[in-house]
Amino acid sequence: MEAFYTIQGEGGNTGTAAYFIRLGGCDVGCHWCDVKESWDAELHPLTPINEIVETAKTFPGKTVVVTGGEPLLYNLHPLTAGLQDAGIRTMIETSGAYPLSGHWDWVCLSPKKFKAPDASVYPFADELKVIIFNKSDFAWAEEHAARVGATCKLYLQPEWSKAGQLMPLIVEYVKNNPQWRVSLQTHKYMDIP
Ligand SMILES: C[S@@+](CC[C@H](N)C(=O)[O-])C[C@H]1O[C@@H](n2cnc3c(N)ncnc32)[C@H](O)[C@@H]1O
Ligand SMILES: Nc1nc2[nH]cc(C(=O)O)c2c(=O)[nH]1
Ligand code: SF4
Ligand SMILES: [Mg+2]
Repeated sequence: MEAFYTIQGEGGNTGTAAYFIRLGGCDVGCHWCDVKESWDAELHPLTPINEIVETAKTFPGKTVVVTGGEPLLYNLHPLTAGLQDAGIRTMIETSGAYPLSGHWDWVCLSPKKFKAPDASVYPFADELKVIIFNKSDFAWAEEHAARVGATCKLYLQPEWSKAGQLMPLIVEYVKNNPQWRVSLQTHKYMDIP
């Protein structure tokens, strides 16, 4: 759908330069999704993998973040093989709604109520990033935290349009449950893509 070299704004790699590749197509249907224009894959022409890899090689930051849309709608093995052959670190942002494909240096799993993660994805998560939209989402976050591996980092991220209201709740929750960390969509404050 689009690709852009920017700063990772969210989660455990916040603040680091990366080339983002946003794949079109998602059937999860989060009502608060901040990139609904990605949902219909047919609106977005395909780009050959070798072109993606060649462009990724031109940036000083040798990290690619594959996002979407829901990237796991596709077999991502050919893309990650091409990127890793070129010495580029591979990271993915996914709802986990479909089994993992490809080889990843970092997996961000962001589970959704609207289409639960496939059970096979949890062990691969390097970070679990739960979007908090209302109070009941803290208990829901714990259900997913119980399913990831022991070294997986745990993040609570406010839904953007409700961040003002939710921040005090998230702050108190993390103070009382310090295994969790706060994640903010810092790129939106920086006014970058
Ligand atoms: C647009 S999604 C694309 C990747 C994948 N479909 C997913 O949901 O993980 C990228 C990240 O943005 C988060 N996100 C989307 N809309 C958001 C919103 N309104 N507020 C906060 N985070 C949001 C998602 O939870 C996910 O972690
Ligand atoms: N800067 C920046 N960081 C991000 N981290 C995850 C994003 C995404 O949409 O997947 C994203 C994004 O769209 N921009
Ligand atoms: S899974 Fe990701 S891309 Fe799909 S609707 Fe939800 S936030 Fe948007
Ligand atoms: Mg985004």
